Amino acid sequence: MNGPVDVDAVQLQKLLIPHGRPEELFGLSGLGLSGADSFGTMAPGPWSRERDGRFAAGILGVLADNVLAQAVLAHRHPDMWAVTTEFAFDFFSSPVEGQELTASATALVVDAGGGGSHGRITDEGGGAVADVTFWGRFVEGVPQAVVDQHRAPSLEVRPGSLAELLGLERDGDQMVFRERGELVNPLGIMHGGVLFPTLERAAVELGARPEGMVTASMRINYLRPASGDILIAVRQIHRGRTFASAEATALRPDGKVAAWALLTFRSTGR
Ligand SMILES: CC(C)(COP(=O)(O)OP(=O)(O)OC[C@H]1O[C@@H](n2cnc3c(N)ncnc32)[C@H](O)[C@@H]1OP(=O)(O)O)[C@@H](O)C(=O)NCCC(=O)NCCSC(=O)Cc1ccccc1
Repeated sequence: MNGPVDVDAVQLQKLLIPHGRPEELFGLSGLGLSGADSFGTMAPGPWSRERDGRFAAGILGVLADNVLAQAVLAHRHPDMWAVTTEFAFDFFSSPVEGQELTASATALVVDAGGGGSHGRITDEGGGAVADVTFWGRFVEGVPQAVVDQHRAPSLEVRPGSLAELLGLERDGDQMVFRERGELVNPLGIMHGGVLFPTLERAAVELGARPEGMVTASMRINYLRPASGDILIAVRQIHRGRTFASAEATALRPDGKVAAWALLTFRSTGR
């Protein structure tokens, strides 16, 4: 299939991304398909807030990754699966504490190699929290974890804070994300939706977001599968009075780049 998706012309693949440890940890539920559109919800907890109580925008990564990937996966060849290659997030508002968030997505383009989808995350009142564009690449073979639809057990104890959830450590002027075997996707590589907030967090922890600014947008490219301890380096590109930009690079233990992100911060004041 080339170009815009003609839903009537395709046989939709209904196998869902299984509810693994990342989904459980990030409070996801209700992943599903309605025709070719996908949806899912997230119940943010205290672990989704920064030290000052503000919502940590990057925490939406697992929700968006699953829902937007699912929209593309509905159009896959039955013998193929997909990995995320790019994500573009625009953040509009900070959700109210205790409110459930809903993501919904539609595939826009699918071809033999992969596809792109667009989605929106809304709060309980229907207000836009973020818009997201996703690109994924089809890969050979459906992972056994998908076929089995194995569900990760419910967590007995939820992380009490964002720091506990992500477990980032500072190492000089970089951050380290220590390997946790549980944070993988069905292919057994680090879940792209987990790497996403770690890069945002690293940029914030290393001071790239000026005081008084919010994370306005984030674009990420997943260049190689990530595994092992990941080193995150951050470079400030611009630091203005109302607007700032930074890039964050995730390096694997072999020194190769696993993911690269561009972040924009903006002031909400005058
Ligand atoms: C495969 C491709 C997308 C294509 O890259 P291209 O540039 O066109 O191709 P190229 O061949 O030039 O390879 C470039 C480099 O990549 C390496 N490599 C390639 N294939 C493999 C392989 N099979 N295994 C190992 N390595 C492989 C290859 O050796 C080379 O490295 P080198 O330069 O020799 O050191 C690559 O960018 C990639 O794996 N990105 C990371 C994607 C990712 O991890 N996304 C996040 C997880 S998805 C998720 O969680 C969301 C989700 C949840 C549930 C459900 C669905 C979604």
